[in-house]
Amino acid sequence: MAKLTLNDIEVKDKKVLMRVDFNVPIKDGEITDDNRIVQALPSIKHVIDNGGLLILTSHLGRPAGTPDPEFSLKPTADHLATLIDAKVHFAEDCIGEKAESVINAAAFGEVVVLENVRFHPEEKQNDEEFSKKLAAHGDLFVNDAFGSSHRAHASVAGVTRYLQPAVSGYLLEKEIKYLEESVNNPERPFVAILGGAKVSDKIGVIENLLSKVDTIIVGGGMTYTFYKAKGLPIGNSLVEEDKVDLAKELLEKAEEAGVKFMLPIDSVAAKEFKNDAEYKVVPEDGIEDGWMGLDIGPESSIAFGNQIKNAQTVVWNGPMGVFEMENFADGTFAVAKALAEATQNGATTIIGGGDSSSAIKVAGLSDQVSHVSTGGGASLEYLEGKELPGVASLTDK
Ligand SMILES: Nc1ncnc2c1ncn2[C@@H]1O[C@H](COP(=O)(O)OP(=O)(O)O)[C@@H](O)[C@H]1O
Ligand SMILES: O=C(OP(=O)(O)O)[C@H](O)COP(=O)(O)O
Repeated sequence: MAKLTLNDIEVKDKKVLMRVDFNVPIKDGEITDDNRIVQALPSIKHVIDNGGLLILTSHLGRPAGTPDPEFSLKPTADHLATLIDAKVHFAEDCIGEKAESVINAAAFGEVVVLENVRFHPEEKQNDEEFSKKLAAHGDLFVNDAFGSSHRAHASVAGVTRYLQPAVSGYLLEKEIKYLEESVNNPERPFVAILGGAKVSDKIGVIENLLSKVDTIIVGGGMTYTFYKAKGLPIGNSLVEEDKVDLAKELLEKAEEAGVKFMLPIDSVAAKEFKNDAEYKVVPEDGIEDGWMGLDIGPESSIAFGNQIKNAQTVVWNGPMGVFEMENFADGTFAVAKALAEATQNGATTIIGGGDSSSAIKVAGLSDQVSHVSTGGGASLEYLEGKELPGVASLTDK
């Protein structure tokens, strides 16, 4: 990454404003998955251990641009205090007197967590005045919020107009390194696996990856729009009628590009969209009226698994079925296992956030793949070939 990083700057006696992605799931005031906080610890520790005063900003959820206790970052500050050996202060606002008084009372080597930036509508508007107020807190800026780096918001991008140097944190650097190397310089064979509900979310990714990968594997709800494009029966399966022509085009483009495009050769079809619905395994031309495909079938799991195990670079985004329901989770877990095996065989395996990272976690295989991204939307946009505003706005090396 041709951008300055934390290693290029001195933080001693500096007020370091760092954007993190502490947008973690919270239930009844308890954090149910602290992975994003844990992943930011290397950057956090670097600053405090080297004598900087660390000021953290983040969003949490999607509040309506006004203070809302449901979306307070206070639980993340309390949790951070249990993970590091330094005092953690919390400011009830991210700008103004409430923020300044807490920052002024904090010492070098300590941390201040500022309240949710999205309590101000100016955050999402990338407002100049708001960006200036955030920037005024620090002597330099660090972006370690990979999961938010596709957002051209004030605390991610706007702030860099008024606070330089603006450098990347270790998490952001690691995320970009994995994605960059896999997309631009992959060891081959390079296999991309795409699943999830909608073709429309993944079109850009498929188009961009067609010129880079050897094999594209498609599963999940997206499958049936492609089935329809091929004239296969889909019953009541999920379908995006307005994307059928595009699916046809993508299949043609893959053929022209010499990319192997694999769709499931069988499905687990059910009568209803619920776990205890009647279900059966059917071949690709076997989804009858009144039935819907909710998972890839066992033959597909084997075929996809064989491709994945023989790959040297694998990128996976989106589950192969409705993995939240036990009866339709096998395909997703089979793919997760195949990624773990590929990793053992020396492949670089990357999971692009969102539901696929929950699936690999449930499968207990998170530490058996090369990299589980902390950003779903951000990694998808990177894979689409888009520039991430949170990266583009950092100071060039
Ligand atoms: N065959 C299917 N029919 C309906 N929904 C599906 C099917 N396969 C997967 N899904 C659903 O897709 C959702 C995930 O889609 P998406 O948000 O696009 O993935 P991701 O978050 O990994 O990008 C999951 O909730 C899953 O239940
Ligand atoms: O959770 C996030 O994105 P993700 O669910 O796509 O991984 C990020 O914190 C960004 O949140 P946003 O999509 O509300 O801007």
